[in-house]
Amino acid sequence: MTGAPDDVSGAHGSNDSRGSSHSGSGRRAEQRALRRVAAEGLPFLRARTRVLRGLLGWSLLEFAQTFAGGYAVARALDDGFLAGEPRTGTLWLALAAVAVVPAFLAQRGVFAGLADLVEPLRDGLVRRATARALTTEGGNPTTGTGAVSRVTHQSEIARDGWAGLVLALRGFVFTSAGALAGLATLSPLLLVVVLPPLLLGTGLFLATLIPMGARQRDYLDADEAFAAHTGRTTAALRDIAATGAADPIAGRSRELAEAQTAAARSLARWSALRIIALAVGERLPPVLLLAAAPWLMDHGLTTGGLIGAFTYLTTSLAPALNALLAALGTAGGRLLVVLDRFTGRAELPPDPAAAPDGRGAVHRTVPRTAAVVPVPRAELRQVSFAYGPRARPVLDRLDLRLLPGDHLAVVGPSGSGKSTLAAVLAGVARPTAGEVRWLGRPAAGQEPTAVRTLLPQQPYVFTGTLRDNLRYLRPGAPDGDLAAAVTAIGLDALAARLGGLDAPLDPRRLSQGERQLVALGRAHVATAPLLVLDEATSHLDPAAEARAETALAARADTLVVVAHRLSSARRAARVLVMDGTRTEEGTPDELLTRSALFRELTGRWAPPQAPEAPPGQADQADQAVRSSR
Ligand SMILES: Nc1ncnc2c1ncn2[C@@H]1O[C@H](COP(=O)(O)OP(=O)(O)OP(=O)(O)O)[C@@H](O)[C@H]1O
Repeated sequence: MTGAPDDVSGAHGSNDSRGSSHSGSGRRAEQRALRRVAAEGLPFLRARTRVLRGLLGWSLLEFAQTFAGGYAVARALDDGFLAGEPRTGTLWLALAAVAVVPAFLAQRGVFAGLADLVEPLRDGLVRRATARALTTEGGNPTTGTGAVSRVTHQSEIARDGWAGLVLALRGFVFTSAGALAGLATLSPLLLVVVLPPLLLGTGLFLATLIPMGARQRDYLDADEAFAAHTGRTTAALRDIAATGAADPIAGRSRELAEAQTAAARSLARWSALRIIALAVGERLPPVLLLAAAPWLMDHGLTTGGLIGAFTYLTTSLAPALNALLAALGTAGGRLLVVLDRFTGRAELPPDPAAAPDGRGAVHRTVPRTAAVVPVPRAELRQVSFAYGPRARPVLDRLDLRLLPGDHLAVVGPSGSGKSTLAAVLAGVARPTAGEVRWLGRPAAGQEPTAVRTLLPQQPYVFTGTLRDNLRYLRPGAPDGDLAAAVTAIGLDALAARLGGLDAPLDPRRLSQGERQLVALGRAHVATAPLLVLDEATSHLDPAAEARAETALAARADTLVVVAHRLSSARRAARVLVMDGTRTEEGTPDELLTRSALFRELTGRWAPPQAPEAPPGQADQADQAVRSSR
């Protein structure tokens, strides 16, 4: 299988837009995140019981003030103004006013205690994330500091979200406790009227939290995928027109736009449910109180008690509930996402905003330490693939994990499915069953070109300049990176022959090997974390191939090579041998002992080593090797 041009294959890759299964996995992800954050959060709180006790003490003053507010109003009416005793009424109201003073002091105490609860969280997150960023991005101080500043920013979000949540939760618990105690004191029957809608509204709201968090994730993913696709398409309009790829690209754009619309609609539906929950919890109790007033008064509730109950509902319970639900809905959601990143993932995903040209933290990760569990760059989970409903499967329940720093060679006889595997891994072909994941998330819905570069055997080289061609996957690439690619890949001779980077380049005047070199140079300039070479060096001589592969292995974060020669497999740390739908994986040495097919391929490959040839002559050398297969 040969591939379409990189960008085109990425653009019309058959990643499906989000459907219900994606939402389901979003919900599960949200539940997992919640469990993970709870598992780490509880020990944090347990270690701070003294601070929590302090907050509790201050909060009791707020309880007292809330209680006094409604109760004093009731007494002021019943024992004072309605009983013809205005002095008594005034005294009760004065008492309610005085109760505000300790509550004011309590606020000061709460804020002081809050700092002891919030700052250690932030410090801990920064420490953890900084250590992690420096460990996983060792050897690259630039991206290391980028990651550090990124996590510092996210830890600030966590701190603010956590502080908002503690304040709102604490306020709600003590205010509602004060109000409910007051209502019970005025008449226990008031609880019969007020509690059901209050509990129903709160429960309904809590039930929306996880699904709504999942929808928010879906929406953000869809939004990012669409924005990334639009950015890349806009930058490549000329080439899209030149290659006649407008239709598939427009189709992909439509698909992404529809996915975004569907995600927005789903989010809006859940928001509507949330508004209903708020209305039930906040607005229904006073309405029910009014409706039940005659019955309550028949059962002994006084006029003052009724007004006092209204005071509780409107000045205490409703604002506290509103503040809690607002904090849970906004700060809580953000906090969960950020804490999930800190607790659940070894690395934050590459941040396209880390540099204007999209050069995120995607360089090769040098050492992996035992303490860090890196996020797989790509993963196949039980993936099957067939070219048609009745066709024989090419891949059958294949599992494969590619971690940062991995270099995997894929070998096998012709027709064994190597190119199919490359296409599925790169998101160009959709699996018939199973799941492809990139950077720890389902590949479906992610923008393929942001995650991987796929170089097919027949490269796409267009009329223009060498500079244009090298910058094709990263339009803003600085000259220094182009020069580094030219030297590393071995494009110097071609650049000199053409007359420099800005001299006109006519693809028809390049040999197959030279076209492959240009594409390899382009892959060196690109910064997607996963690089897949599908016989992309087949027209190079062994020396040129070794040079290009070594350069790309050092440059790419994770490299997969559909191997053309034994030397490619020998250079890789791991080899996947494909034999029909059967596969074997291991180091080259392990496979020499374990796999008969690998030994056979090795024997077939080994004898003829073509003489080294400059790129211009690479095709002849290549043919010598190919004819031997
Ligand atoms: N577009 C297609 N439609 C139908 N069948 C296909 C298609 N592309 C490949 N196949 C079949 O799928 C199987 C695997 O093909 P694939 O190209 O992945 O193998 P390969 O190992 O890369 O082969 P080679 O080394 O010759 O490139 C083969 O039987 C092939 O005939």
